Amino acid sequence: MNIFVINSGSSSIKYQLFMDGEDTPRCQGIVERIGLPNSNLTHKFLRDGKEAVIKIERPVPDHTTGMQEVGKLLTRPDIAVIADAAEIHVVGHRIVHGGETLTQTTVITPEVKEKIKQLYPLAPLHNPGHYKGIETAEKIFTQATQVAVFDTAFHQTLPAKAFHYAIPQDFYEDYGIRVYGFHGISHHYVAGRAMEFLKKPDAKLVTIHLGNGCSMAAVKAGRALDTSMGLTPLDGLVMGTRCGNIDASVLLYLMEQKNYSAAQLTELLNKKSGMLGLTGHSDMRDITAQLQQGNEAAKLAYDMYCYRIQKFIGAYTAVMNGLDAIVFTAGVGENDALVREMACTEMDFLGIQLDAARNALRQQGIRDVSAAGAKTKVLVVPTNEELEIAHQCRALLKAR
Ligand SMILES: Nc1ncnc2c1ncn2[C@@H]1O[C@H](COP(=O)(O)OP(=O)(O)O)[C@@H](O)[C@H]1O
Ligand SMILES: CC(=O)OP(=O)(O)O
Ligand SMILES: [Mg+2]
Repeated sequence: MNIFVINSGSSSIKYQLFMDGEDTPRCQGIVERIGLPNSNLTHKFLRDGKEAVIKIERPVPDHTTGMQEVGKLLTRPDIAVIADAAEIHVVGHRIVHGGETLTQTTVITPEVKEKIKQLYPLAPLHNPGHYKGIETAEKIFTQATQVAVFDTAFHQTLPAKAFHYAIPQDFYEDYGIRVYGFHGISHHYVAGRAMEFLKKPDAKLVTIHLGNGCSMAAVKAGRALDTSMGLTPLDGLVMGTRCGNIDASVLLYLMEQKNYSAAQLTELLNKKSGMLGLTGHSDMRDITAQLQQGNEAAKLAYDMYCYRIQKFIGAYTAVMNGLDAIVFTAGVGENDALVREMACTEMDFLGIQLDAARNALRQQGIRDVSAAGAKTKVLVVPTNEELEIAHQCRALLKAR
């Protein structure tokens, strides 16, 4: 079974092609900085048994353009890994919001597509891109089975006390207003790798996914007990363009006193806030450059970003009544040593202590960056949402 996996995030599209039950992709790539200056596409593939890389730098204003570029590359005759799109049997799509009804990996039918569309208001930066990704993939891979794997699925184990909001229950029953949680594919994958690494199947973990969107989860013995995003991927941590935790009164104030509409608030909190609102930049690499020049706004933004992570580590340790390891992952979590350092500063009361040299080292693969003898491990675990999606596609289609 040859599986092509598409993972569209809010700022990127990642993809991998897995042939015949293999876990090493035959080709993979990323379209980065979608909608920003210097957007680019990096495509890696095997040529004569060796890894070759193609880098294309051109404006990618939106996810549809990005998907079209990926489609062209896949079947480009000079580098094609497959001779014909018909060689792809399955296309696995990461879908951020599955709502109350799409809670498990599923074959995409017209009804599933309709539900993904109905959830646009609850994942405005993601579900529209996913829908376009499905439509584009249906046109390119006409014979393939399209499968949806949901970010929300892993968080279905949250207990009622964690997933309800303290508002009248009618709002849950009538409108499905509850905590769903996101990045579940990634939290699931990295928690699994961390448990293997620690050789501890009952480990108490705090998984920290820091990409353009950021979220944390309390994961005990492989099950999610709590998570920082809520009804939508807006709540919790400070993110690239999203505010995270905010007093709901801020919205009411802006509506009542400043005449803000729902559309203006959606735009403000999802697209103009977070690191972008604080510094003028959403990509952490740009903010790091500002920080190195002594920029005060960048310093405050870094402080706020890391302080919020620390608060959730404390909260989730309480939720689990203990902590074996914290796990950093995704674009920022895997690459930004300063974020890890700041998030672990003065956390020794929880047994968290970094080894500065190990933390600064750039390395591929899973690694332990905690100080020798520290009670709590600090792990960097590269996420691989695409492989997790491929595994889930295989499990679903084998079972049919
Ligand atoms: N080498 C790096 N150093 C610091 N930050 C990085 C690095 N590489 C990527 N990032 C950051 O990771 C973020 C994107 O992460 P990613 O997980 O790809 O996001 P998403 O899937 O949400 O689109 C960006 O803010 C980017 O700046
Ligand atoms: C859910 C979410 O925010 O995803 P991403 O970080 O990929 O944008
Ligand atoms: Mg992502």
